[in-house]
Amino acid sequence: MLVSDLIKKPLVKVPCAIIERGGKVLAAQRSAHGSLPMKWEFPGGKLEEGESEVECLVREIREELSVEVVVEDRLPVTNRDDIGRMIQLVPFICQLVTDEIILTEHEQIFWLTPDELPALDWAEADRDVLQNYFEHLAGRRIRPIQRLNRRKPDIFPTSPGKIE
Ligand SMILES: Nc1nc2c([nH]c(=O)n2[C@H]2C[C@H](O)[C@@H](COP(=O)(O)OP(=O)(O)OP(=O)(O)O)O2)c(=O)[nH]1
Repeated sequence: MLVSDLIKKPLVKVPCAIIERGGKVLAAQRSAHGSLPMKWEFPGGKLEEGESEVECLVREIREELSVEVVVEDRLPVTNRDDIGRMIQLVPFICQLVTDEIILTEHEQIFWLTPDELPALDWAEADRDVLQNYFEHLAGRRIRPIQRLNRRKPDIFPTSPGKIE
């Protein structure tokens, strides 16, 4: 066991938003100042005391982008070992409720198709978020096929014995 495994670092939860619009996704570039300068991320921020993850996300998006979002699916969390803390990203797929984005913290935003997303220089923990998002999208495409499959018993004989 490594010494680092024995030292329990505080866990910092960071809800973040995968905002979808018309088949595109919002990617945000962090500012040149502060941590992870100019890296790309999903907007969001640290959970404050007494807040739920969703409340935090809605607040952060309001503060950073000046828009309202509704939260849909929650994707698996990803962890980043940072100096003195563990950053845990909690990604949520969101839709915009209001339109006009005004940036208060980020350098710039891009609306990109899922295929275009990997080309950006993402913060390290976001690579896993992207992977989980792609798996989620693949699941969305498979679901209609699964629904079709469930209708098979209507077409074929109900008793397995009759098939032979
Ligand atoms: N919002 C957001 N933060 C991310 C992502 N990926 C990632 O590693 N982070 C890190 C950057 C920050 O260290 C932390 C989020 O904190 P924050 O949004 O309050 O940013 P901050 O610059 O004030 O944080 P700090 O590192 O200076 O404490 O999580 C992401 O996709 N979205």
